[in-house]
Amino acid sequence: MLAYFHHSFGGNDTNFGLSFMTADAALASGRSYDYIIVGGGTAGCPLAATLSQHFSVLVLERGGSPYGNPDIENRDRFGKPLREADNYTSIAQGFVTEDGLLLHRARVLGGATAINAGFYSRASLEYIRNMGWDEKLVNSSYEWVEKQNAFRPNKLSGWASAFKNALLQAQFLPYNGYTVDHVEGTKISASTFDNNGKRHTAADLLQKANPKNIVVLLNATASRILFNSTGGKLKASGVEFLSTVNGQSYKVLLSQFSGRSEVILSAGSLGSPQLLLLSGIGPSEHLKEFNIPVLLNLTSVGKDVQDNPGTTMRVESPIPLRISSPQVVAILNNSQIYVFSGSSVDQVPINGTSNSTRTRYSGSFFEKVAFPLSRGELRLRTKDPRDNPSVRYNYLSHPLDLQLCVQAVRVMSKVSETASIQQFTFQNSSSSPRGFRFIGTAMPDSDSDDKTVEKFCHEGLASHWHYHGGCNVGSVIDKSHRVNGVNGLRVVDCSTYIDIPGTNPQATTMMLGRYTGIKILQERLQ
Ligand SMILES: Cc1cc2nc3c(=O)[nH]c(=O)nc-3n(C[C@H](O)[C@H](O)[C@H](O)COP(=O)(O)OP(=O)(O)OC[C@H]3O[C@@H](n4cnc5c(N)ncnc54)[C@H](O)[C@@H]3O)c2cc1C
Repeated sequence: MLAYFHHSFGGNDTNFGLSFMTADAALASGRSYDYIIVGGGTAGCPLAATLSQHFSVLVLERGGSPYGNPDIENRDRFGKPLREADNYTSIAQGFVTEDGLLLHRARVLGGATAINAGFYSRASLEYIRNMGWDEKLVNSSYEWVEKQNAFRPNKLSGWASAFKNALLQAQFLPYNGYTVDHVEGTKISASTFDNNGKRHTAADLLQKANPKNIVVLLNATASRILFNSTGGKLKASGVEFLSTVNGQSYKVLLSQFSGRSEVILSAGSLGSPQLLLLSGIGPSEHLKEFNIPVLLNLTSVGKDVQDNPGTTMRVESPIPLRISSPQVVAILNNSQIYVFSGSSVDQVPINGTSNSTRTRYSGSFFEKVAFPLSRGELRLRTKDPRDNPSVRYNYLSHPLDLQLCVQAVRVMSKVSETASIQQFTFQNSSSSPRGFRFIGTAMPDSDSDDKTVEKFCHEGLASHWHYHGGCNVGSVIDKSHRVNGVNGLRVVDCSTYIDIPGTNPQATTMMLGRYTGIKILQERLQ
């Protein structure tokens, strides 16, 4: 049932063409909606834009707008928001896993696409088939995203070009040239940075929304899903949220007209399971620890979270390099290992004093174990929705993950020994193993024994921020992304993945937002 409404928040310069974006909670909360989407991130924005074509949509986003902020929009500032993360207000929110690794999550419209490295690559056909997704709709959904947000690099950076040549010299073949498809071998992929270095976030997909049918409320942190019970089954009826503009709490309700309105969680792999737990859906013993009334004992919420382990080789370059995001990837060992590259420029103190600095150019490779078997758990730490939950990923605890990490490090060693990468060594440098000036832990040689490489995997453990799970398909949600045992509630984001799609998740996560939106429209309009 269509429920059009008209509003105007003023089409001024501050909302960058998104006339429906506001931070005025009072304005947004006095209405009911066909869909309330929690989280205006990678999945939430395309989902909202799609549903708004026929239904009224409210997006609750805890962060602010990405527009007009050079730290977000400019590729050369990549990493700055991560360094400036604080607890409650910054664009990125840091969290330390129980394993001891510092990671980040987004707190801004556009979600992680506003702070990530921009690498854009689709999922494999095998992945799409395993998920039981409609291949034709998957393709058209990718295309919908790519028209707006994916750019073919017109030139590789100096380091990316050397990395690509090194992969070919080391026989990581075939060379597939430029493609967004997931293909074994070496390829150049797309980026969400355009060729002027400007970032395009998932928020740009909101330009395709029906402005008469959508409200995007910023600085609104959902604290609880509201429910009523019909025929003994829970049904989502709205959302309670906290406006971080004025510190007040508000409620927004679903339209009761058709009985088919829904709350959809797209708050990410930390945010969505956290919100289910805060709302009383999760393992009862855990909820009782926090005196949260148990509405549904869904034991799998927060279980089987994962993050892909990896390591990095980072070296100082004797040749000036520019800051570059990943452009090239090697997809190896039947898609079990991926290797990327990136380069950066920073100022470092001379002789340990901060008074004088020098410019340091560095290049890096990083490997990723694609399908780790180690799994962990997400639990509440506090009842404050602004706080991070606690997460443990148990990196490398499964022996096969460690074996794959060893293989991946050996790939990086092989690449580092090619003529193409040897040009980045320093001559006559006694402190530099094999002529490289390593930044961080020195990577082992390709002839190092397994124990040495295993030690490097543990000591040099790094994340690509591809953490996922917590609302896994099959246990927390069904294949249509509906939460098991609840009516009118779905989850659509990285918390639903059992494995990360493709080399990196953002392409498929934006696609999934569009795809699920179309599926919901098809169900309701038929
Ligand atoms: C630093 C970094 C680099 C990365 N590099 C790449 C890369 O190069 N390529 C790639 O493909 N992937 C990359 N990734 C991973 C990828 O960006 C993420 O996996 C993916 O974008 C997550 O999508 P999502 O929709 O699950 O969550 P998000 O995009 O994080 O969206 C969740 C949204 O929900 C909001 N939210 C959370 N809780 C609440 C609440 N209670 N109320 C209201 N709003 C809430 C958040 O503010 C956020 O906007 C990177 C990630 C990071 C952090």
